[in-house]
Amino acid sequence: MRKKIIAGNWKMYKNPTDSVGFLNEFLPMVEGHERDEIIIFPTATSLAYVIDAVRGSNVHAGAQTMHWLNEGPYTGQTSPTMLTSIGATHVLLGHSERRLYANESYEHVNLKLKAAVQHDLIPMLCFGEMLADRQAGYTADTLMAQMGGALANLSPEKAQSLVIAYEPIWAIGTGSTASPEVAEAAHSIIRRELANRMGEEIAESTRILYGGSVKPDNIGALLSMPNIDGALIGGASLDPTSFARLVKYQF
Ligand SMILES: O=C[C@H](O)COP(=O)(O)O
Repeated sequence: MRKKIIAGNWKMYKNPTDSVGFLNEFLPMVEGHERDEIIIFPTATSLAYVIDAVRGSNVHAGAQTMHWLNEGPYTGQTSPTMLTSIGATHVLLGHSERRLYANESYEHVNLKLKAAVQHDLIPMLCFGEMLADRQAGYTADTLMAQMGGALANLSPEKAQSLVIAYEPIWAIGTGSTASPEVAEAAHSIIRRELANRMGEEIAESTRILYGGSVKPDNIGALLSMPNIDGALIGGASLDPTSFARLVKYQF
C-alpha cells in the first residue's frame, strides 16, 4: 500500500513572512493528519523559515531545485549539503518550469538526482509531455525518453526513495486538468517503464503523483485511480484553506 503524498509547490510566491503566516493558519487545520504525507516546496529565501515553522509537525519541507555539486563558483545556485544543513528533507527536480526557463536538461536532472540520493534528500522527479507531443501521439515516447535521461545509471538501490510527479505541461496553471483516465494512463506508462528499468519491487513501491491544475473539486477523482499516489499542486496550494481541503480529499 503506497501512502499518498499531497505536495504544494509555491513556485515564486510568498516571502518568509507570507510563508510563516500561511503555516500559522494551515498547521492547526491538518494537525494529526497521518493518512497522507504533506510536503511544501517554498521559495529558496523562505525555506529555512518554513523548516523552522514545521518542525515537530506532520508537514515536511523541501527545495524547488538544487545544484549537484556541494560548492563552487556557481552564482545563484544552492547545493545539496546547504539544503541538508538547514534540515530540508525533499527536493523537487526537473520541474518543467526549470527545464523551460532555466535550460535544465535531463542530463542535469540525472546529476541532481544522484546527488540528492547521495545526501539523503528525497527526490521528487517531474516528467510530462507538451500538448504538441500528446496531439502527435508521442506521450509514451516522450515520457520514456525523459525517464531514460533522468534515471540513467541509477541503480535500483539508489532509486528506493524516489518519488515521481507526472505533470503534463498543457495542464500546468491552465485549468485544463487531465481527466482521471488520461492521467491514469500516463501513470501506468511511467510505472511500467520504472519496472523495466528498476524492477517490479521499486515500480510497485514508488509513489507517482499527478500535477496540473489540481483543485479541491477534482483531487478526489484523480486520487481514486490505482496508479495515482498523490498530487503536486501549484496555484491551489497557496491558500491555507484550499491546501487543507486538498489534504483532506475524499474519493
Ligand atoms: O508543481 C506544480 C505544478 O506545476 C502544477 O501547478 P498548478 O497546480 O498551478 O497547475
